[in-house]
Amino acid sequence: MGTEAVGTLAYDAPAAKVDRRRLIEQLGDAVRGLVAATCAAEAPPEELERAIAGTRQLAEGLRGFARPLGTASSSEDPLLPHLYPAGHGAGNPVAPPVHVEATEEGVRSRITLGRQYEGPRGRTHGGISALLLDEVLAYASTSAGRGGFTAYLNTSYHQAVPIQVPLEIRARIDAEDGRKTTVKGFIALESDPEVPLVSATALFVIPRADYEGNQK
Ligand SMILES: CCCCC/C=C\C/C=C\C/C=C\C/C=C\CCCC(=O)SCCNC(=O)CCNC(=O)[C@H](O)C(C)(C)COP(=O)(O)OP(=O)(O)OC[C@H]1O[C@@H](n2cnc3c(N)ncnc32)[C@H](O)[C@@H]1OP(=O)(O)O
Repeated sequence: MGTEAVGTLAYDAPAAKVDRRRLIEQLGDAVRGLVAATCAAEAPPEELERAIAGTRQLAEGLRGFARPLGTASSSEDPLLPHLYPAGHGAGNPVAPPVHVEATEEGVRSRITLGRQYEGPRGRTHGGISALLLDEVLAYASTSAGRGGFTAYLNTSYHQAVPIQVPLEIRARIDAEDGRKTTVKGFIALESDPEVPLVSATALFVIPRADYEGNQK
């Protein structure tokens, strides 16, 4: 049996699944690195052509093993984070590498964004900031035993969020009302954690038991 930590939760998952998850995370990390390098590369044409051919070949190899859309990955475990969601999946190279920890007031995530998340030069794309906030605010709701789907996410952009600079994202529950949870949070520089660069308020709604999205 192998042990994998999820927040404060330590859980003995079957060793084969832990090993497989580790490989999936390593592949996600490797491809994330490729994506970041791709967005920064001022490479000569022959190097770009080599990268195109090699990448296409790798993609072709993996495509042969694709699971049908809507089916569970064999890496899934009810007590461990899914590896492929676009917001935080460690195995999803498009997902920013979000790791969340519990704090006294709520949750916190420390992250440094790579070149692939750049919008205006040197600044994080606003949609990526919104994705990070959606994710970390959702964790605050989930770790308080509430969860729910994002019904709205209101973001205010106060200052630029820099690329390749350590950031801190914090979130806390603001209000609970039946199936509704209001969560507040913000992105700041790790070196200046009290000054919000982007702040957000989100409403998470736990769907009714007969919600059609639950039938899938
Ligand atoms: C501690 C260890 C834990 C270990 C955990 C392990 C792993 C952790 C895994 C995951 C971590 C967690 C988080 C990260 C994951 C994901 C984050 C991203 C989340 C998303 O990315 S999620 C996708 C985008 N999201 C949608 O895809 C939603 C589409 N939508 C709907 O699915 C429905 O729309 C729904 C369900 C929202 C509501 O549907 P419904 O049928 O329940 O609605 P209903 O009318 O009954 O409203 C009920 C009450 O909400 C109020 N209300 C509703 N909507 C409102 C709005 N927009 N503004 C203001 N108020 C609103 C009403 O006014 C009423 O309020 P009242 O009761 O007071 O009248």
